[in-house]
Amino acid sequence: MLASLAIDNGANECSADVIDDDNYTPPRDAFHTNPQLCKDMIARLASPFPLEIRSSSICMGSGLFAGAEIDAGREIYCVPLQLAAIDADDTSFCHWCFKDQKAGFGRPSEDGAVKTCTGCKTARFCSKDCQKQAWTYFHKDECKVLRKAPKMRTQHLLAHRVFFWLRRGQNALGKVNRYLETHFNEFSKNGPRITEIMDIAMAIHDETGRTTELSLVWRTVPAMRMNCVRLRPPTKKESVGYAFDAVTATINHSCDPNAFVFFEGRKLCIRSLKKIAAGEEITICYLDPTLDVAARKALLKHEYFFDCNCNRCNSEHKEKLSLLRPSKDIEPLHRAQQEVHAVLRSATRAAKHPGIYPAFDDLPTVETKIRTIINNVFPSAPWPEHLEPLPSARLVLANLYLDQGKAIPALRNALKGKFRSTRRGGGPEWINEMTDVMTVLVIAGSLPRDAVAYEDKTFPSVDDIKAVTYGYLYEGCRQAGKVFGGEAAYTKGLCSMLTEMLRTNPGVRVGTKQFRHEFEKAQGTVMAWAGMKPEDGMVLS
Ligand SMILES: C[S@@+](CC[C@H](N)C(=O)[O-])C[C@H]1O[C@@H](n2cnc3c(N)ncnc32)[C@H](O)[C@@H]1O
Repeated sequence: MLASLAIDNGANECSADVIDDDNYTPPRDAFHTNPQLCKDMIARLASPFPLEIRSSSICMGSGLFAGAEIDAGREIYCVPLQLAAIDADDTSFCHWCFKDQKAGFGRPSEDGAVKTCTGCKTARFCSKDCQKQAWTYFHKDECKVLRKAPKMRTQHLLAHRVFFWLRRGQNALGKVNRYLETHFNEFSKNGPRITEIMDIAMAIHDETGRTTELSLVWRTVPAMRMNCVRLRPPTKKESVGYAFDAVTATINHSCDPNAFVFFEGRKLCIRSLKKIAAGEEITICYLDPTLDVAARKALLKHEYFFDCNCNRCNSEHKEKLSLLRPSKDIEPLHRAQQEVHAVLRSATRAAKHPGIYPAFDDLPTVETKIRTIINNVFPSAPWPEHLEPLPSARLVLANLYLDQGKAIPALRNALKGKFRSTRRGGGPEWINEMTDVMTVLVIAGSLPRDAVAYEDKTFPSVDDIKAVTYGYLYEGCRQAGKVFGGEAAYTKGLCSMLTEMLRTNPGVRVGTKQFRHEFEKAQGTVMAWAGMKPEDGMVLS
């Protein structure tokens, strides 16, 4: 088993190969300066498409290119998740099999809850078997590390793992380490940040018995920060950990990417989001693409040391300026966006971790607070409905209301959050947000006839809510099949929900002209109740 866990990129190489090479401090050589290494890396992928690592068309270093046209919705490659870890603050994923133990929409619960390691009280496993496997391959070493620093950044934990494995004679990074971007010089310009890197490097050096050159550890810590990808399950917009894979580390960022990364069990998959032309560079989004342009730019600069100049950033920035006219001052808008996020963070933390974080305002007060913050930015007109963070705030509020069993404000917020954003079209985030809306719809549709909601004569009928739920689920299944692939557990989960709903309601014929007509009518009623126009809703494909 250890052999299959060992990273393929020169897994059995002698560690001395790495240590003897003293070229571990910046500047590095980019990958494409070593064409043979690039060919070897690509050859291990078994991708159905010809791929190439070349000089990037976006930035100074290397990038990954399609050698032939790739249609939208195709698997570009899948690799075993070897160097990967779940974040300390995630509570539902097993740290060995990477399966989600919590049930959700289209996602049945796995057997049993995750149990926390009694040693470090951080790592979690869904079974004794998973715990044993993890203990053998990494947790025996990492348990001690996590006991001292349970909140350690996941990428730093992975840097520890690289050197624990190296001590055992396994070179997890193979020949690629010296070619990885580190931004060491940029870190060096910032006292606290370089001190953090050095402290981690010193700790790794000590923990691993000082068996490796310290300079190698120094460069590997920021290399893990720059080159690990976010581990995103199909079910969530947020990532739950980080993973390193050598080829994936060559993919550059775009806020409007043509590909995306997700994981399923111990597999990392890259799929196309749109048609990629032969010779075009493959891009992924390094962060949550639903973030506002200012938040994306700030995060990319802070975490990856570059100024994003993509078309999407430029057009969204221009749009903001035009909304603010005649004022040219964008700062109050950015401040308001940050304040709204801060309010939502406090409300969410207080709701999810009662007793740990201080109690926060009730939800109508939170809504009022948000409205007050944003009204100050556009005093003579309402804050544009599609402008972040309003749509995202509404989706967060919908989930918080739902947790309190308040389906009516949850439904209003969910519909406005989902359909007033500019994030139209199918994509992984579109599907996740749609499942949030469907969760609320299912609960609203099962309210008893004497529920308070029905005192409101404009509240949609159960039949309308059901027709809209079927339509959204039908579209969600189609989009999930395109985006994640028909074989993904999430797609299968959504489709079996639809099948089950249709089995219990045999009169419904989704996909027919008649159903389309019923859906449009019902959606119009639901939209009108929520204070939206019929054209705000979804069009069945
Ligand atoms: C994971 S590496 C990607 C591969 C890298 N270009 C290389 O040569 O190894 C991430 C780094 O690539 C660069 N990068 C990625 N996307 C970029 C973009 N859209 N604009 C500018 N630089 C980018 C940044 O230096 C970033 O820290």
